Amino acid sequence: MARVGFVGLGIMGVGMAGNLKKKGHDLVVWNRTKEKCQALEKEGAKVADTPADVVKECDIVFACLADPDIAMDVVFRDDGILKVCPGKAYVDCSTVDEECSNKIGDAITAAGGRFLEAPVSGSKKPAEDGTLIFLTAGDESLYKDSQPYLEAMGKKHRYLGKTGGGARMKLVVNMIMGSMMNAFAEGMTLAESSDLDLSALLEVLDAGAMSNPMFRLKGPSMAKGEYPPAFPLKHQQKDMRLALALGDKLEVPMPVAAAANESFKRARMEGKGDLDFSAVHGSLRKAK
Ligand SMILES: NC(=O)C1=CN([C@@H]2O[C@H](COP(=O)(O)OP(=O)(O)OC[C@H]3O[C@@H](n4cnc5c(N)ncnc54)[C@H](OP(=O)(O)O)[C@@H]3O)[C@@H](O)[C@H]2O)C=CC1
Ligand SMILES: O=CCCC(=O)O
Repeated sequence: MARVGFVGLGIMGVGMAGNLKKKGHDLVVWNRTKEKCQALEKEGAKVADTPADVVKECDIVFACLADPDIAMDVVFRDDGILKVCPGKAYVDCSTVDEECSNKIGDAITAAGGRFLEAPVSGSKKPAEDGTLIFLTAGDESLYKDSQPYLEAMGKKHRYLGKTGGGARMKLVVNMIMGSMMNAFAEGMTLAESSDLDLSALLEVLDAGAMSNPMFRLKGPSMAKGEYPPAFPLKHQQKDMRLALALGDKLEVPMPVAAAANESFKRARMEGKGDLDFSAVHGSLRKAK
């Protein structure tokens, strides 16, 4: 089986790369913080010193990095992905804007490589369980060649046309999710302040038209004021910012998303950026 690379072993990357290994793929990994490579190294993965070293050893490399600046740095730095690109394939699963994705895709293609953007829906648990949803766009031949790997890490994959389609789809989805989370957090705060039982609220919501996995999953810990990080709030705020920039560019009014972004910004200022994005609820409770 061909060697596969993975750069960026954060909350998502470690689970995704772990599933490639579990499915029998020969794996080479790189992460800025080396300690995060240890668990996979014990499972038999090779740890590379630089992103370029991963590309040297693998025909296809996946990435899951924090934000657009970092996604670009890992490609364009002196020992980055671009260094050794001809004939290689790069699949970026980071959530970024289409400008970032296009810069990366154009540079890799110009250097003789192939590029696919593949941001994901689903969080820490789906990354661990191999049940992510991939929103891919870019080189269609690479989409086809990536399928065994996408299937090792996910339950569904969609091809959305030329580079940018995956990034835009991901930002729209996360903009909706961030707005929903704020409405949910405000509802929980109002219920608590008006002497309602939160478990009763969750039960009523779950029985009706607004029932959804996110409320079901996050509600019970939010009710206890606990926000263990699955999707860090700093990344959700980044996604709101990028979605709002897309709305600005296209002159789409987004007053609900703009208000939700302000709540996430406030929560970040309060030091909640590394908690789960449901910690926006903690800001409201504090403010009440
Ligand atoms: N968590 C989630 O539920 C989901 C997250 N996403 C998206 O996936 C991406 C990764 O998310 P997640 O795993 O949660 O994030 P984490 O913050 O856990 O991981 C971020 C990754 O980026 C790396 N990184 C950060 N700064 C640098 C830098 N300066 N140079 C090199 N590498 C760097 C980190 O390395 P280091 O370990 O050294 O810090 C780590 O590997 C983000 O774009 C996020 O929006 C998408 C779907 C769900
Ligand atoms: O980008 C993060 C998405 C989290 C999720 O889809 O549950």
